[in-house]
Amino acid sequence: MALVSMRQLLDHAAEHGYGIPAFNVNNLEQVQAVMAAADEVGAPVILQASAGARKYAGESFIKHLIQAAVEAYPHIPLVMHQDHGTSPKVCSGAIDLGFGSVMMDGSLMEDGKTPSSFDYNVDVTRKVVEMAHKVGVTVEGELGCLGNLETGDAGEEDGIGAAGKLDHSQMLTDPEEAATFVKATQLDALAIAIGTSHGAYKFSRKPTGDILAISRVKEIHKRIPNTHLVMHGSSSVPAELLAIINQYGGQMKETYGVPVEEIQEAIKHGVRKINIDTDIRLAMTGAVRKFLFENPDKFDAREWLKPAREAAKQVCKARYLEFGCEGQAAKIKPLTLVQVAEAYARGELAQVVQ
Ligand SMILES: O=C(CO)COP(=O)(O)O
Ligand SMILES: O=C[C@H](O)COP(=O)(O)O
Ligand SMILES: [Zn+2]
Ligand SMILES: [Zn+2]
Repeated sequence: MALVSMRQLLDHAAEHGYGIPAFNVNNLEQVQAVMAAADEVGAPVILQASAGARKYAGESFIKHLIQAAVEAYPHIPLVMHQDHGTSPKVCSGAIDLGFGSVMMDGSLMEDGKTPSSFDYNVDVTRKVVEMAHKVGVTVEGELGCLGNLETGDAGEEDGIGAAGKLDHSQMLTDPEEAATFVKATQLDALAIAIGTSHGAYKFSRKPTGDILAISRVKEIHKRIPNTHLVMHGSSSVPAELLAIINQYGGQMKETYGVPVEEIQEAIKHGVRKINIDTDIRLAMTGAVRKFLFENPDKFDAREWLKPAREAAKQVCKARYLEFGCEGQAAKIKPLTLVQVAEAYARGELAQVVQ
């Protein structure tokens, strides 16, 4: 099975009422972990690479790691998605590299820090949609800035996100604006701001509705019922992973992520893609710390990468099961990107705005 269209996977998830975790990958072990987990439960796969990942591994390595995954698991429908593109140029570069899906994050200016205007966002996103849909590539956009509703701090932790303080209205996607945005851009998937942020330090307490606005998801979904909603910053930051890190010499402060049950609720209301990076980082770091602490004489990198890969796999497998992906891979009959491009051209994949 070749790389498939993200639109096709998300349409399938919508039709069958489940959500797909999109895991950030940077290296061999992370790709292997996601694929092994998906294989065990029969899940479709979204692998995503940030600009940071492309820089870390190098574009050729990212491209060929993902192609290796396709070759090793020919029965799993797989999407290669570019996370947080900061300009149409970055998106066209990713399309040239073979990505089947791109995110044009026009909620921020090209510096990835300064909140942009609505009109700027519409303009860059529409440009990317025009270029991507011609070749069957899916487009995710973003409206609203990720950030912490408790403090008003913008989400700058991962190098992507606004810097400084934001007001409440910038940090919650407005349903009315979402409808206008979708109508004007005709994108496939929309990342929304509802109080999540990137990285490990999302909430200082278990989040309730005042700091994680799942109710917004429902309001937005009502207006744009067939646009797939995307939740960024959706690691759950499990306490047991923090405990392992701290038990073996780490110094992570108390923190809370997005509870899995809140994501499950959001999936009932149109969230189809759930971005997860931090949980994999935590799992791998804990496993490496533990292994090296318990085996101070070992120095073969494979020996400590193995438990790290296994720990990442367990996180991925749990999310596939929790989000309802089990057994879905086999039900998907993949279309080529050319077929998807034809469907866009015929207007069959146009967005409905209520
Ligand atoms: O949104 C993300 C990548 O785009 C990752 O979010 P986390 O930091 O919560 O894993
Ligand atoms: O968008 C945020 C992801 O967690 C990627 O992080 P990164 O930019 O450090 O690769
Ligand atoms: Zn953004
Ligand atoms: Zn993100």
